[in-house]
Amino acid sequence: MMFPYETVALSAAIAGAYNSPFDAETWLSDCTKTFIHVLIFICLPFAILNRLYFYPLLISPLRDIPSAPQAPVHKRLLKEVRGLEPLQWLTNVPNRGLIRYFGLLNVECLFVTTPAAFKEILDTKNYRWIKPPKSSSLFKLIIGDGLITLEGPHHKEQRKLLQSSFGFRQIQDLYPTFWGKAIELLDCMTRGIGSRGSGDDAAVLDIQDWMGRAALDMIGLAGFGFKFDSVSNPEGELVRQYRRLFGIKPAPVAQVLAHVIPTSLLRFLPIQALEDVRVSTGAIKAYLSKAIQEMRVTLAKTGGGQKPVVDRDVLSVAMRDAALSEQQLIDHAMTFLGAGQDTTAFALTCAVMELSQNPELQERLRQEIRANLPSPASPGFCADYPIDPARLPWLTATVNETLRCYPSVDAIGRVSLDADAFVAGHRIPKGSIVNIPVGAVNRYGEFWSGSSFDPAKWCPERWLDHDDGAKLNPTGGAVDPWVMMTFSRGARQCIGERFARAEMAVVLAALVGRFRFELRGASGKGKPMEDLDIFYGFTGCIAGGLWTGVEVVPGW
Ligand code: HEM
Repeated sequence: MMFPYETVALSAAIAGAYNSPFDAETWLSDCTKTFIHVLIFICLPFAILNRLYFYPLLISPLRDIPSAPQAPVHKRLLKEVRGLEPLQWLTNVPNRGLIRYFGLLNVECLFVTTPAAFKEILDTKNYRWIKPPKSSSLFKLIIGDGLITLEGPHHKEQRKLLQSSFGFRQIQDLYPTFWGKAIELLDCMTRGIGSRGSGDDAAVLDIQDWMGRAALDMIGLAGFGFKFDSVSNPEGELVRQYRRLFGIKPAPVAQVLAHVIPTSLLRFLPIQALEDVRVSTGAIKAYLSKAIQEMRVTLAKTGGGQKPVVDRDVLSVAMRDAALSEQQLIDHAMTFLGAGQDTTAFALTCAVMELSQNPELQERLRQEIRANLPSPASPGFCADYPIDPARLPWLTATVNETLRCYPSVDAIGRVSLDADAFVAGHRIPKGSIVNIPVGAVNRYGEFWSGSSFDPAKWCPERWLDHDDGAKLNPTGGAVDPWVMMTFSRGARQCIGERFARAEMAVVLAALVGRFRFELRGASGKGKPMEDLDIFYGFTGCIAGGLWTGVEVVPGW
């Protein structure tokens, strides 16, 4: 094992920095100070040179793996590789299943590039590959010990307890909740549009904001029976706390600090963003604790075993079938919030973004929706109405294609627990980060060659067998199911996939059935679309929002 120069130097630097303002009342002896200075001046420069040059060029056992053509280190040191950048590498770097690259702070990482290797990591040896400990511990700070952060037997046990609550039947039971919220969304947006007309006179709304609010309300209600009511009241106390917590976009310096300082120390640093996390997490958990106690009382009244008509949410269903402690329930609810809100909101936003640039396709979809679904405003509308993909192929194709082209999670990262792990025939040292570049895999030509449509472009038609949309194509042209990686695969595949797809189908049907969308340039300021900036934090997000012209299309 290498001497931990970086950790020693960093700890010394922090200790030194803390020490200096207190010179008058020295809390470290002069001898210790000298030792710290020696560490700083010897270890730090060596650690930097080692990280940037010696290790990657001369020492790393991964140096014979084909490397990505990246910019010089000073230009990319503070940048993580995200989004579609790896698509170029997948296409242009000849490789046998692995591409080496350098991420934030020049950390050496690998991209895995074949479906067989994805399976090896996520399926065959699933529990021997864990999530990168650093990102996991940061997640834990916010969402606690839910499915996202648990590993090994703990994960296996909790996954088993929750799995059936996300089953086909249970998600069908959630349609009334989804439709109820979609109807409220239509009403609020229609009020927001007011008497504005069409074309240049149309109202311009930030769709990303509306989708964020709708997804928050839906995950609250359908996930754990909790009312955020952010569609009708975006300024509510709980909504503010939520936005403060999950809306934190750390500055680059904070990202670097979060990377190098152990998370156990991080929580004690006097940084405003961390203080916000502490306050908001505490407030949301206190609300959740109260709500969970109420759920327990309701459940006791309805006799546990029976299925009450209300409380169809995922957590209530799980509580009926499994003994979960209050802490576990809170952690699961926090995890659903963290994993199920921004992800679905981003996918919905991207669907509207594409539709608002494709007026013909939007019109075709509207016709399909209106022909197959009664207007939610009509007296005969039944909120129990599930979306049948076979009857709404264009809608299903639009959802599929948006999920393919705009995966909310752009990379799936793992670290091996074993010293002798092999991927694509190459030995991977313990602790090395391997990533599956979801965004690139989902668009890579060789993986989608079963369709004549350009895989780099958003094209719902690839999911339809006939031009008239008569029949759904189940693969979309993918040569292997393991190249559509939006929800990951294997034992840790997204447990909420059915939930997210149902929610997306209902919200899109309601929106496109009622409104016409027309894009107004990046950030709604008439800037060219090329300037539209999709960036990735925990999930994807459009910088500045998605501003589109929105008008009511009469007749539904
Ligand atoms: C478009 C929407 C969504 C996308 C693209 C998405 C994507 C993903 C991905 C890629 C993973 C695997 C991460 C990894 O293993 O590193 C995951 C895991 C997970 N997702 Fe989702 N997700 C979405 C919606 C949801 C929803 C709505 C929920 C909850 C209701 C949810 C709950 C979870 C949970 C609990 C896990 C951890 C599963 C486990 O490790 O066993 N997700 N999601």
